[in-house]
Amino acid sequence: VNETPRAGRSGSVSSPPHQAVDYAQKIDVNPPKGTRDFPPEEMRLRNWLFQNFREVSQLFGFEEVDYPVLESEALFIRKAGEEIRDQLYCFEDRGNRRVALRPELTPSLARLVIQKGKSVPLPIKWFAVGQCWRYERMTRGRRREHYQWNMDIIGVPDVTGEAELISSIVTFFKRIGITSKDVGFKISSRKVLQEVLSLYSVPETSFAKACIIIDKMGKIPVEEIKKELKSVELSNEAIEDLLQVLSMKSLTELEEKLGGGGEAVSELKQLFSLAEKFGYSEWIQFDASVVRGLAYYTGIVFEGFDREGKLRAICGGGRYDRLLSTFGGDDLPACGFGFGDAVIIELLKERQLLPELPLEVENIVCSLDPDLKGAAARVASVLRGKGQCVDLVLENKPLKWVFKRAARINARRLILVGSAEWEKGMVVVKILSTGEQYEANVDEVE
Ligand SMILES: Nc1ccc(Br)nc1
Repeated sequence: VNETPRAGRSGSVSSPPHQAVDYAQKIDVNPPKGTRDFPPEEMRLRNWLFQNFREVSQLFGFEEVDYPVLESEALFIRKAGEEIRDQLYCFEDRGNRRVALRPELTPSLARLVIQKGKSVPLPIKWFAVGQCWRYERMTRGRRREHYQWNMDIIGVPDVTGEAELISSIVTFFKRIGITSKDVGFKISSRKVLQEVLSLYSVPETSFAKACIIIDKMGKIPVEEIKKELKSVELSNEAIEDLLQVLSMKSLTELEEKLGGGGEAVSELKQLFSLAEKFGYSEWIQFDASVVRGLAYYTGIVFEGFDREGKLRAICGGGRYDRLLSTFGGDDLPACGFGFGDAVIIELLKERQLLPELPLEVENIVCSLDPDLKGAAARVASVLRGKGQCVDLVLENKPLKWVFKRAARINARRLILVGSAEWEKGMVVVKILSTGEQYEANVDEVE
């Protein structure tokens, strides 16, 4: 018998010359470290989440875009000491090009906006849901990929842009059952830091670095924060003043410190006033300690947080009016946010708000006679032609097996193709929830 012998536990086997097969060792069937598979149940939850991202984005009039997961490394090389840079998933390709798996979507958006130039009218309102990567030592056991929902507005200099973006996130939270009792937004502005540092002779190049250091507040000891701020040329006096301002939780207090004439206070006041008009005031609070960990923010910054304080930031964003010029383009006012697919699922689990998303197939069709497989295929095609979802039993299976599968796929109806009925052009329809059964012409099964 010319049957290919099956390999033993290891190594290759002798096989007929025309079947020179190399039986490799059993591969690791798990996905690469830090990455996830999405089997059907997880994929239904992911699709549900992304569908909500997309529906909210479209509700706000945004257009969907996407970019390559692989970008030139140059897009992400910033020298402000960001974690996102330290964990860049970068390599040299076979053409000796330095490339990277995108760690975020905003630089790609900036690249496309520059590429499109004046061919795209302003304001640009784009959204994307894309996989982003980081290469982190697995000792911390954290994931190396996640999907991020981004919404960005290009060409609007006023804080109405930020107010609109926060409104879209609040709309998303409400759609999935999250309330302002579960989640809030901490809001501040990088201009707060700028106006404090402007009281001291701090080099312009220190600003972004100082923001990245301050973003580590609460994650590393304050003495370490002070040491790192000194390393970017902040005086002890500037540092003490800065830390005192960063502890502020009221705009009134901030105004007493900075005066009411600066942009930081006036923009924040405008944003809180707009929030009142949008109807989401109870979702937001001023918190001067929010700076976010991306170097390119220049104004308002915000982050969504879980009020129980158990989870990491749910989302974050802000204004980045100077990003395009870092890529050689003409600057345009811009604001946007990123919303990851992991923390939100943890929050929904915490709040028992995960949706029930069972597999649901309307019909299961099976032939009672091996000679009627063709007839069963025809019945399936007729139903599918009417937009009916059909699971067609493709092999000769006992009815017990068919009923078991029907239960597993939550089929509402079992369509049986039997010879006696088929001779009359009929099929048997069984409503599985009630057991009710009737004959019907296949063209009349609705
Ligand atoms: N930037 C970034 C990428 C991937 C993951 Br997981 N977290 C953050």
